[in-house]
Amino acid sequence: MPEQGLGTVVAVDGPAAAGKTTTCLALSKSFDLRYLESGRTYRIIAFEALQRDIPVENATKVTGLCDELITASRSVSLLTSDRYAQDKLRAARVNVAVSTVAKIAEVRQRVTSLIRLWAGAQPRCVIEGRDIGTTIFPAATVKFYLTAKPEVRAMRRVRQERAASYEHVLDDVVRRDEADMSRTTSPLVPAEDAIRIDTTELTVEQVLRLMTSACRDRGLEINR
Ligand SMILES: Nc1ncnc2c1ncn2[C@@H]1O[C@H](COP(=O)(O)OP(=O)(O)O)[C@@H](O)[C@H]1O
Ligand SMILES: Nc1ccn([C@@H]2O[C@H](COP(=O)(O)OP(=O)(O)O)[C@@H](O)[C@H]2O)c(=O)n1
Repeated sequence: MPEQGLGTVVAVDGPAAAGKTTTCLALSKSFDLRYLESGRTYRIIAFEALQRDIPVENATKVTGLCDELITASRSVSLLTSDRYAQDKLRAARVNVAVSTVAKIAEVRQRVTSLIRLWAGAQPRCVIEGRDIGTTIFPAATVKFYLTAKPEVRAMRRVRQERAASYEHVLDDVVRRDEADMSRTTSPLVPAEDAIRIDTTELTVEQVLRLMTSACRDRGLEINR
């Protein structure tokens, strides 16, 4: 699907716990942008596969499930459905399954279409994910690639989710990094023209200052 006619799109990609959601929510307020967390949809598909005992490695079955979920959620898009509680989508078993589901090219194709459709209906939006600036919107208005050392990201997630085991969380972060970066379809890599920010040693405020300034440089207006 072409990107023509698209309004402002801010693309924020990067690995787990790099600070995407936190900064996207803040940018969404500052610049009056509609916000989309694309990872949530991959999590919903993985969650439903687990619920129905569908093996997540089975591309045909998972793609069929994906089609079924899209058909069933015609009035409320699978992207924005609030039917799924956050704690269910962020359970350890979903963390394990999600990167396998996200490797399936046919699933990515469908989620990509949903995201493009959604964005086409917004005047301005900020979208976080793994392939927003590379595959979904290569002509996004501004692209960011946030990252940080895995140990720092794992520690942030432990604090955020009050998770008991740092080792467990670090394992999950490293495993998902590896799976997301090495897959054939739309791997997690910075877009060539993305603004890369290593947040390891930066506070949220410092990261936001950099991002805000880049957005203003690209013509986005602060919401007063
Ligand atoms: N630069 C930062 N310094 C310290 N903590 C941060 C920073 N950025 C994000 N966090 C915290 O780390 C956790 C994960 O951030 P989040 O925005 O959910 O990451 P992502 O969306 O990339 O997975 C949150 O609790 C958030 O408050
Ligand atoms: N645009 C996207 C978004 C997420 N994903 C997949 O979905 C998983 C969960 O994404 P998420 O954004 O909810 O994960 P966190 O960064 O919040 O931990 C990722 O590890 C990827 O495997 C993807 O492949 N492409």
